Amino acid sequence: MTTDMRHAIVDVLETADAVAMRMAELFIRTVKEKAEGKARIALSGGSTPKKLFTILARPDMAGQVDWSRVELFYGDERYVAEGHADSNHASARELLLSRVSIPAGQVHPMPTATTAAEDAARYQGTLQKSYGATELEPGRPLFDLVMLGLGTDGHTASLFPGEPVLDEKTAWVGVAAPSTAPHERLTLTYPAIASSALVVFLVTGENKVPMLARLRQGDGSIPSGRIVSEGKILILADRAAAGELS
Ligand SMILES: O=C1O[C@H](COP(=O)(O)O)[C@@H](O)[C@H](O)[C@H]1O
Repeated sequence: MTTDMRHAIVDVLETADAVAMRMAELFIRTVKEKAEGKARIALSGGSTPKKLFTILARPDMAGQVDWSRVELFYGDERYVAEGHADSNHASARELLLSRVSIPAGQVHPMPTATTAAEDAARYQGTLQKSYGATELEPGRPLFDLVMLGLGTDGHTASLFPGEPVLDEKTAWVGVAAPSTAPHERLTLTYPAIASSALVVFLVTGENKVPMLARLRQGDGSIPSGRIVSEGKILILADRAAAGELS
């Protein structure tokens, strides 16, 4: 089974806080329901997941997660020095990772130490080691959960309009150099995201109304509209982002 955006489930919640809470509950459920091994979860970058990180770090929420059974990855990263204010990992570390008892070896930031192309290849190696194979196997998802955001230009992860990485068919991690956003980026590719049991888009704020409408139609002229998953796709939106379509 492959799910495309036209077959995504849409859940409209009243507020951005409610979206973050629902996402936190899904995170907890994903780990609880993982039958064996560790749950591989890709975190989204950008501004939207910050509320989620804050909620998940609360003792009443973090206490529901067996962190020894979680492996965390990233959907994308800005190619900046470790600790940079624009680093997705720095933000996740500050709001979540430094506050929960996840073993350090189970957090996999995208490296930004050599060149973007070399670090993309290194990160693919990290994913392959965790997955236990160098080729993606249909029916055995790389990720139990992939969280994604939605840019006002229709990008998701760092799959920006017009970027060659959109055409990547085999590599799991690629490089993007968007002219419309700061920093070179590393990003999961479409095939890596597709190898997932569940993809969840977090979409909040009224500036996302036009793109959310196109995402829900599976508009292939925007990068997010081309996301597929071998599992399910869920869009969690707040009422402001859902606009008239809610
Ligand atoms: O999936 C993603 O989407 C965002 C856009 O989200 P926003 O919350 O910043 O509007 C993107 O820039 C981010 O890095 C990515 O992981």
